[in-house]
Amino acid sequence: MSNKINRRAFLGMAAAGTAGIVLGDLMGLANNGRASSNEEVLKSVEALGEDPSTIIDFYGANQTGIVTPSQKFICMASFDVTTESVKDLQKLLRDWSKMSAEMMAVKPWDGSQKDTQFPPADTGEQVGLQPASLTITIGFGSGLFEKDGKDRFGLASRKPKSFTRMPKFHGDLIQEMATHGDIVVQACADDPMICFHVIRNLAKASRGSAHLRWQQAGQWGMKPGGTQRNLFGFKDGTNNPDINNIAFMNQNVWMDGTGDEPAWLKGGTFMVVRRVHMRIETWDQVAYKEQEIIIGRQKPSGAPMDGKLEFDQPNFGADPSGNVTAVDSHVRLSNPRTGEASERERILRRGFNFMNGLDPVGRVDAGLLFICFNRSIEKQFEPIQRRLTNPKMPDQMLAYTQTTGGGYYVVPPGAKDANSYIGEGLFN
Ligand SMILES: C=CC1=C(C)c2cc3[nH]c(cc4nc(cc5[nH]c(cc1n2)c(C)c5CCC(=O)O)C(CCC(=O)O)=C4C)c(C)c3C=C
Ligand SMILES: [Fe+2]
Repeated sequence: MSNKINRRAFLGMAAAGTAGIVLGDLMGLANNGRASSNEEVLKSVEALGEDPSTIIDFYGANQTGIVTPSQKFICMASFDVTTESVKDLQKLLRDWSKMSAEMMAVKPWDGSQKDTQFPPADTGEQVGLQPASLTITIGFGSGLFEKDGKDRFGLASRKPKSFTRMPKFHGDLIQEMATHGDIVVQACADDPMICFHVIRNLAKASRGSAHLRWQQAGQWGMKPGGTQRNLFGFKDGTNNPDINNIAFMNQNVWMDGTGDEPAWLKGGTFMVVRRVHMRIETWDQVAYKEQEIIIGRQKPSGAPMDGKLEFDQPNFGADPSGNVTAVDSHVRLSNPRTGEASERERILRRGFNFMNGLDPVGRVDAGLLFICFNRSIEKQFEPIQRRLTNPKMPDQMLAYTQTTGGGYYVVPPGAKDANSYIGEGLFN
């Protein structure tokens, strides 16, 4: 990807004698003892399967963390804006954009500060760590445009027409304080400390203008390649659209700012977050065969029920009664494969497993932080979600899951350079 600089590219640039700002930062990494030798870096790259020195550029037409290959860790947080001043809101977004660009570039810093009469400028837990492909994605909830019928910041006319708060779907047990929020921040990296550091520092900088409403960390295993597994033990992401298929991303993910799409959202998208609790104690008592029927895929390979290999495509048309793949299995309901109609609906999933310890009555509090990006929530996510939660024939998996939080967010385009910021188009 063009906004990605990794060690191999860095070594190439160094050989060619081209020292840009990112290159300077990478040399800083080496100077600060983060990478004592190339061999050491390459060894850790091999162990993790990822290059820990990878820096992703914050600036560009689209925000990062959407079509970026998924990192291993996430920390997601949602904020309520507490200020009533539009100037404060603009300052917050400007400050957060500048900080995000700097955190993603991991400006070399040794943790020292000249004026010790003030709290540390940066909390410091990232000192000595690698950039780990950090991406930061910022989105807005509908409450930023209008809350309780009030046009708080004069932005109501900027709200995309169909954009609402996430409704309650059949089976949801929504915890208000784990749902919605005016601004969401998604920090993803191959190091969990790097993700937490982002949210902590943005929260610190938001004092007086916004406060944290909810926060959720998540992760995948350290598998070097291939499809990851969710906490039901199934491969998750197999039939995701290809992020390198630009034409498809332009059709299903990115807005072009025409028609019903406001011009300020050209290069933006919508993000849906569902914090889905998984009843894993109950699931773990379900027979192996039954688990495959519920999901509609084979457990070891991830292949469809009528296929052999993971990426074989199922043929539901040849199985109208669902003898091979149950008609109420998760995959058959989420994509009934009705040709062009289901192609137009396809969403880009980018979720993570989460493990929060035990709930107050001793059950494992774990699940999937389901995240998806789509150009239209109304025409893509919602029809899929409604099929999965249709009370007349719900997804069989619904008996083992319960959504407790999340939200709908609109993700503005990227900031083009250091003079612009995320969400700037809202105020023009
Ligand atoms: C409304 C959207 C979806 C929610 C919510 C959701 C939750 C959820 N999914 C799994 C596990 C799997 N999902 C798989 C495929 C899949 N899921 C959705 C949508 C939602 N899932 C879609 C659109 C698809 C792709 C269907 C297709 O095109 O074939 C799979 C199969 C492998 C894969 O393709 O990823 C699994 C497994 C869990 C555990 C979960 C909530 C806890
Ligand atoms: Fe799914």
